[in-house]
Amino acid sequence: MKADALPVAPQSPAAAAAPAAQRLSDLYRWAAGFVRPERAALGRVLLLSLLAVLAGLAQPLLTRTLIDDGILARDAGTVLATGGWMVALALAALAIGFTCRRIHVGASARILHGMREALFAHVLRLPPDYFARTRQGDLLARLEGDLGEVQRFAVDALLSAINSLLTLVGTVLLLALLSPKLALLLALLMAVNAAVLSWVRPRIEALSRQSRDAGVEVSSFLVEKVGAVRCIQTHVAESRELSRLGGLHATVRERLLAAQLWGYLGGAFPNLLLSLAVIGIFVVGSLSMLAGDPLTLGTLVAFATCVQRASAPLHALMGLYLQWQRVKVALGRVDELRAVPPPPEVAGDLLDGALPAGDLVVRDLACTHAGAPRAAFSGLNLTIPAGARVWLRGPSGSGKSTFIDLLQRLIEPSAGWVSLACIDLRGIDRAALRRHLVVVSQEAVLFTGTLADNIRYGRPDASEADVTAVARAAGVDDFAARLPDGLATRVGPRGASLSGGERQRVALARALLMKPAVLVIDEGTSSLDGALEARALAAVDALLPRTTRIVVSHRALDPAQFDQVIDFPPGAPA
Ligand SMILES: Nc1ncnc2c1ncn2[C@@H]1O[C@H](COP(=O)(O)OP(=O)(O)OP(=O)(O)O)[C@@H](O)[C@H]1O
Repeated sequence: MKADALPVAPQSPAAAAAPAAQRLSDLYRWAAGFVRPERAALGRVLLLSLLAVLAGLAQPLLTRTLIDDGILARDAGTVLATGGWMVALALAALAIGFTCRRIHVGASARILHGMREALFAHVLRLPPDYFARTRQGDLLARLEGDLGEVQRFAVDALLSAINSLLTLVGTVLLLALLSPKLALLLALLMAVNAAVLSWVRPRIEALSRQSRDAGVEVSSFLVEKVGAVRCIQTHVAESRELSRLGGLHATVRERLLAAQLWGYLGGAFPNLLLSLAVIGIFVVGSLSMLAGDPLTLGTLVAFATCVQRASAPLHALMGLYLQWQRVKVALGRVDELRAVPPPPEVAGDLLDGALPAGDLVVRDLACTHAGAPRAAFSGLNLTIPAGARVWLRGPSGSGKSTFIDLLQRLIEPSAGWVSLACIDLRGIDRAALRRHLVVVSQEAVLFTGTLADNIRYGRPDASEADVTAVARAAGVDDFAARLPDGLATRVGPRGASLSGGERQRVALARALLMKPAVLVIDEGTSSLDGALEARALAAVDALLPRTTRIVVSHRALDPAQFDQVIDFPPGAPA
């Protein structure tokens, strides 16, 4: 019914229009809204991290005491006491780390889940046009990987940055205290390190972005093809699809390998420098000691320990820069999704309750799909009296489904208006409208669950008796009786265990349960045989005699069954 999927969505006009810096700061504010409620938990994590840093910093000092005042002074008491303190501190650090992790994981997951729920709520409001031009795999990647990346940076990385900074500042102070001369030597090596990394990093960033894009291509491919296995089999396209996947994988491997190798070099160089620094410290320190410097062996060992301890936070801080580059890509992708505008909200006159019965009037209606070169239709005028039985027919692509999407306000017209019982549809709350104007489409969408669950999808509170009545009217009981658990039988994902006609009958029963003021059957009984279809339509009349019924069908139905036959768009030959 819909146009084939167009190429991947470019950035939405709204997203493209706003200056990048402004959009980024909006996005921060949005993300901060989810972090704020977790302030107390994050504060506790920070405090515990500080304690862990202090416990860590005390270790080199205790090492110095152990060597200088214990081992070299041959004082067993000091050795035992210092060793005891070192063990106690290590245990304390373990307990602190455990508590910290417990608080952190909870807060971090709540933030991610909050962001994803908000984004999913946004996706649920988007018009069909958006889904017609967006690949499902791409959308999933934004909701999964990209959002995860943003959350990890917003929470985990920032906490690790604070932690690393505290450790680093503490260690540097300690190093300067232990030996200013050795600290200077270390600073020189660090400067070399920074220069090399600033050359390597941009290459790693570009490669990781390309590697992420290649990964998204693979997931988009899999989502599309896994949903179309049957079509692939019947077109004997297995080997073609496999070789396409092979091609995509080859690109992923190539980019991943390049990103990993450069990443390895970026990580290995600081390690090499660290080893050189430790060797340098011992060599320079020992030479100084031999030349009469009052440097003690304990101080030298403590200094080397400090340097080794400083390497982890230093790595973490450098990694943070790399992560920031990846996050910028992810932020952009999340932002593009957030910037897709949902249809404008109009405060409805009718928030709920029954819609009064009345005529459906269409005046000068026109609609152009987003990105489409021409209008699906224009200048549409119709009047369908309340309770009328109407057959809407017309050539393929003439805009019948577009018209029905407009009736449900899934999309908005570019000109004209539609009214129901003298109320402009734009004045009716969307949820209320969709409870009273129900559509059964050709493609019956079923979810994992029982047949009864699927029938109840629009009215979860419906009674057993109501469900049974609509199941009978729509002909569901015909096949449900043959199933082991009747209406309590579970259907597989998307109702795949049922035939097309069976799925359509479940969808019809679901619509009947809504007791709508207007029922549109858009090729919704096309998979039923003629006798079953006629029986189902007669049952609809019997069950909902006052409901306006619009049947959209290409079939040669009997016009005598209808009060009105509309050739769509009005004026075109029947
Ligand atoms: N999301 C979309 N984006 C752009 N163009 C679209 C979109 N959906 C439909 N169209 C175009 O709008 C026109 C009307 O399509 P529509 O699906 O409403 O026709 P239809 O009468 O229901 O066709 P059929 O009888 O084949 O189901 C077609 O030219 C179609 O290509």
